Amino acid sequence: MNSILVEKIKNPNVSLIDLEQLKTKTIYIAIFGVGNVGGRLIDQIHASYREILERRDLDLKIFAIANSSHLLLDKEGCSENWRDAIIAQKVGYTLQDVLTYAQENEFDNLIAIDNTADVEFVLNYEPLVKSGFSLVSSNKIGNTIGLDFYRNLRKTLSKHKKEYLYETNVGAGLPLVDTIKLLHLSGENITRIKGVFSGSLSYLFNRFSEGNKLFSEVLQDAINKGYTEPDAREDLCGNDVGRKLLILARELELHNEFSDIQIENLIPKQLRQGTKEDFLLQLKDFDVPFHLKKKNQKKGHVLRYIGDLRGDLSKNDGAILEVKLVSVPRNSMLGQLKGSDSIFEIYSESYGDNPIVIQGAGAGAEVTARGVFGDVLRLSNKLN
Ligand SMILES: NC(=O)C1=CN([C@@H]2O[C@H](COP(=O)(O)OP(=O)(O)OC[C@H]3O[C@@H](n4cnc5c(N)ncnc54)[C@H](O)[C@@H]3O)[C@@H](O)[C@H]2O)C=CC1
Ligand SMILES: N[C@@H](CC=O)C(=O)O
Repeated sequence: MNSILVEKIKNPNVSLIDLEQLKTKTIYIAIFGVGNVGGRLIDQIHASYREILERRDLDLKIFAIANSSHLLLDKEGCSENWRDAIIAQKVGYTLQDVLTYAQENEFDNLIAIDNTADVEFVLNYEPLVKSGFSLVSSNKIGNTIGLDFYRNLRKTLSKHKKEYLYETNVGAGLPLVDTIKLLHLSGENITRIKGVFSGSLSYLFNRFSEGNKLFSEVLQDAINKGYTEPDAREDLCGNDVGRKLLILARELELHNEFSDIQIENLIPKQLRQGTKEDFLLQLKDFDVPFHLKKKNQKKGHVLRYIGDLRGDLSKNDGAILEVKLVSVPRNSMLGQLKGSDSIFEIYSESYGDNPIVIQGAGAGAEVTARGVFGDVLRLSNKLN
């Protein structure tokens, strides 16, 4: 028998309409950062809203949308014209405006999503959790600043019975973090994780290795496609791959800090300082050094930028974390990559010399937003 009818029999005085509403769980969502990923996420939630409401009884209300300067609030859920609505708001807001709005409207089932790349924004995580929010983040900073922050946040989450999901931190929409977490929790001894961790640098080296395009042309293309970080130097200097390595290391309960990672920086020295805008005007400086790197390889080899986590991973401080450019045979596992695919080879005791391999699009707004959406749904299912 239909669950609404069962309820009606139990509570004959309650109307069917009220019962239908009782069955529906409303999730109140605040989204911070509405660039490539955040913007696409809002569009995806709007596109699936009806279906999720009807098939899952989940009412996903985006009550707050914020970029670095504007905040849009709507207790009924921001509508599809949010892009116009947000720029019509006055400039300047604080996190407290969002917290107060949620409190005054007595929202529960709260989720805050960090789709910024902001170092400062992660300082809002603790106050958000203390105010009743669970967290979803595509931003990797919260998991890669000091171990103290990492541990304290988890203590606060546990104390307030909240969760923090960040599947898109490594491999965008690919199921990487969850897989590593589950393998580790279930006692599988992971011995090495190696691969092409960056979607943008995968695209860059796959295209550059095969065609006759200049490095700067392919780089510009990767930036235009939204594969890179807001400042592409974060990818090119190796920080982004380094962060992904560290996130995986910490999932394995290793006690590493960012400073432990050996990173090969790909940016010519003269381009490392200065503004992002200046940098974008000087991309041609990459062309000669990378032409030489390409030319000086063995025949049939291609360039790949890899992350490698290895060592004695059974010891908290036994890991070697390395990010570097390598030249590999075109027909090898790493050499065969196409498009913006990332590849992760996970070696473990039970799987021996044949690693578990996870491969697929490792960057891009569409797949990343889909991964964030997945985290939101996972959390929604757990909320009351
Ligand atoms: N683009 C991709 O393929 C992937 C991106 N990510 C992560 O997703 C995040 C977002 O990336 P994109 O959307 O490409 O960047 P983006 O630059 O297009 O968007 C960032 C947005 O954050 C906003 N913002 C900056 N500081 C803010 C603050 N303090 N409060 C509120 N909003 C603020 C900016 O106004 C902008 O709207 C980054 O952390 C990135 O590492 C993760 C996986 C893949
Ligand atoms: N810039 C990143 C985006 C996803 O994290 C990458 O290139 O992989």
